[in-house]
Amino acid sequence: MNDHDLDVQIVRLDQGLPLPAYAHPGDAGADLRTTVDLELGPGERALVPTGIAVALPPGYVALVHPRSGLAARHGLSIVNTPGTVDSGYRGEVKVMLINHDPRESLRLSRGDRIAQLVVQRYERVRYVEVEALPDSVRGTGGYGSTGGFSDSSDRAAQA
Ligand SMILES: O=c1ccn([C@H]2C[C@H](O)[C@@H](COP(=O)(O)OP(=O)(O)OP(=O)(O)O)O2)c(=O)[nH]1
Ligand SMILES: [Mg+2]
Repeated sequence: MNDHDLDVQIVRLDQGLPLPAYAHPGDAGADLRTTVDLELGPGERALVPTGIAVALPPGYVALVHPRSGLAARHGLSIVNTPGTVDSGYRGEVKVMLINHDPRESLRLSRGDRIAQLVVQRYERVRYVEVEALPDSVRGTGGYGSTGGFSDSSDRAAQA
């Protein structure tokens, strides 16, 4: 297996930090680091610089995903998850972190890995307007139409 499938041009706006890197073979996300020290109080959010700018080839997008360990241990996530980095964007990639913990402040230090970047192909579509959509098995059912957890309120909803 190749250790990569695509070359993506990158500029390090902060030469003191390494390039984004995959922690293991087979990982989908390459970790992004904060260039700054910061403290997030309970419920607080901040737009955090990563010190990189990329030029994705046409037809590719980079998605900024949270790291699950930080989410599980500290309630750290991303407000707009997943963030969308367009192929035409040449500015610094930033991460809109949020501390969901109701009590604890979270201190992050320059160089800490705060998020992960997943590069994917996407389809650019043409929206073709029609009078009515074709039938499907699901139809218009959504928003829990198949039920949820097996608690009493859900059983009531299914009845
Ligand atoms: O987590 C993110 C999300 C976005 N961006 C950058 C790259 C992206 O191409 C640009 C615009 O993002 P988006 O389209 O999500 O934001 P918008 O509010 O619609 O801004 P715009 O009007 O500039 O499109 O901001 C990031 O660096 N990190
Ligand atoms: Mg936009």
